[in-house]
Amino acid sequence: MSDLVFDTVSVRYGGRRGLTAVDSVGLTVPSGQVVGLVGESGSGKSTLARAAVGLSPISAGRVLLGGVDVRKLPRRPPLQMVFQDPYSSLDPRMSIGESITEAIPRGALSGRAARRDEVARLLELVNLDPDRAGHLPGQLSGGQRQRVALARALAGRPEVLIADEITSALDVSVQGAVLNLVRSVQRRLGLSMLFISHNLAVIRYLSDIVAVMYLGRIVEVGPAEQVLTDPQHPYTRDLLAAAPSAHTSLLDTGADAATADTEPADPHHPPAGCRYHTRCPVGPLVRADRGLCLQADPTGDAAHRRHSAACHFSENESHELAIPRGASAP
Ligand SMILES: Nc1ncnc2c1ncn2[C@@H]1O[C@H](COP(=O)(O)OP(=O)(O)OP(=O)(O)O)[C@@H](O)[C@H]1O
Repeated sequence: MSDLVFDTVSVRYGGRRGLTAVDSVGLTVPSGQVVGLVGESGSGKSTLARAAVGLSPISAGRVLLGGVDVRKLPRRPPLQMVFQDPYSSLDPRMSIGESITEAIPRGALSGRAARRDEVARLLELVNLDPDRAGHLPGQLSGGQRQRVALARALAGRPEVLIADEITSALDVSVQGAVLNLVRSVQRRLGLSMLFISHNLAVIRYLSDIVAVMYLGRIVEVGPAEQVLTDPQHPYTRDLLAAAPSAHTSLLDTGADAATADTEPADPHHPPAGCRYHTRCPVGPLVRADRGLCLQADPTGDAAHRRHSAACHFSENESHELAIPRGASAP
């Protein structure tokens, strides 16, 4: 098992008038751990995840698994991704057994009986009755389909699982069961996982490490409890403040990664200096130094520290001025 490392990865869409959806991101998913990636819609979470599996174009940097560039790995790389929508991720004309069989690497098992046993093992792993192998996706509920999508991903015997909003399209009543399943499978198989969600309660439930993304950058990263109970970046604080139920509820309501009363910045024209300065409540409190926020990019090497925030005034940055606790704009 090996670490998954995003090494200053950038992804650019479109030509001259395009946008940089992921901008020089450094992030490590340590072997066997869950990194929860949170941030509002459009911050680049999916784009970053998709870069790891070759679904979004890496324009600079590298994604490494065990030190090897994932683009140089064999055809079926040991990274597998599960997507948000279990309705479109399965072929409606194929039985779920056929769908899972198709995902078993060629040459891994010879003979029909061995493949059928493997399908049964995978279905049991995701708590589905192996007798369901002959069913079509249309005969299953959304939660069951997402279990099949997970079984398909596990058929590749991955080291790393990437989960992109895997419960947000599901009925609230089954979200908890799917999350429990993912967590127990991750632990049982010792998988590394990059788990994307806009729901802070879900992130808290699953993650060992939390990374917060804003406008294509990781602005804060660290051990989950530290980031969620002692956030250093004003954006993380704003997210947590806007989601008071994040501590209590796993339900997909009220805990979304969106901050109150502010317009997201335009990713086509990211602000100079600190990208959060247009929305940041801290800048006005430290007016004398605000020029720094407007001019200097605090991202630097923040992502490489244990708990770090890309803010000129956070305690884990090298600057001396700390943000007053609970500070907000006057
Ligand atoms: N294929 C694409 N072509 C052009 N722009 C894209 C493409 N995919 C995403 N984008 C843009 O890149 C930015 C990041 O999008 P991305 O989907 O990665 O964000 P996200 O944080 O995952 O958001 P969401 O939670 O809504 O999925 C957005 O501005 C989006 O409009």
